[in-house]
Amino acid sequence: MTALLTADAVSRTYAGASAPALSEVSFRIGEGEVVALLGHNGAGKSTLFEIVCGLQQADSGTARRSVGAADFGWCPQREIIDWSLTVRQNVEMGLAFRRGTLRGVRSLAQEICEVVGLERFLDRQAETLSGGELRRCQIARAIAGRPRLMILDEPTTGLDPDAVAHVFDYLRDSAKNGSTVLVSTHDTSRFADHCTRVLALSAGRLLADQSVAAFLAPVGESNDLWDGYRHLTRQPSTTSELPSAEVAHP
Ligand SMILES: Nc1ncnc2c1ncn2[C@@H]1O[C@H](COP(=O)(O)OP(=O)(O)OP(=O)(O)O)[C@@H](O)[C@H]1O
Repeated sequence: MTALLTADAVSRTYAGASAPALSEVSFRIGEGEVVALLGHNGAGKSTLFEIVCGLQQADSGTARRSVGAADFGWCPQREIIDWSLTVRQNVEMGLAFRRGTLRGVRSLAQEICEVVGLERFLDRQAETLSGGELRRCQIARAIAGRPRLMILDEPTTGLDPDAVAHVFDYLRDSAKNGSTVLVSTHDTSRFADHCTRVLALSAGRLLADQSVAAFLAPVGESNDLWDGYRHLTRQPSTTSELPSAEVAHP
């Protein structure tokens, strides 16, 4: 497997914090995978994303991306938007590093705005958008043109159910075309059908790295990843104490 994203024993403790935000987190994510990152509020998901995206440094351990800016789309949890620009201009900025002609960029921006339901807002200034429309604009900026690696921190928060379905379908289709996707989401019942693998964080520790089927196996008929997470976090709290789990990519 060609790893696009690798974390080796990544640890991070914020100044003044009584406990680490991340403890020795390791995984490898390969081409074409769609990986869900699950965790309670404060489990360390955004910290992990920021380290793998290069926004902050680990105290120890290493995180590596093997794709450059041209092939990488990132949607942080907090807003990154240029308020004075239109929707179209914001989305085109996300494509600015990518290869291609101006006409190509135009049509990719148009295409993704149709996917996320922003086609009517292409020429609206970002500051006039509603909260959900703004979130769509941010997602569009990260996933336009199906970059080889997409890292999305709670991309669907605040979206209506139709928009969530369109975004998840687009991610799954992108993976079929070879893109790799890492997503944290609280839309855990819908995302089970769209991802291939689950990373579960609790209090900064990686408790599971499993296929979706293995992760959901203990919870019977449920198709909600959160049921699997709830089951897992009721178990002993260190990886070595866990019953032997199917690890998708040891
Ligand atoms: N800049 C910071 N300074 C100090 N502590 C921080 C900082 N950022 C995050 N933390 C703490 O680190 C822990 C992990 O936070 P993080 O934002 O990574 O969690 P999360 O899983 O993304 O949570 P959520 O689901 O609420 O977004 C939390 O206890 C949080 O309070």
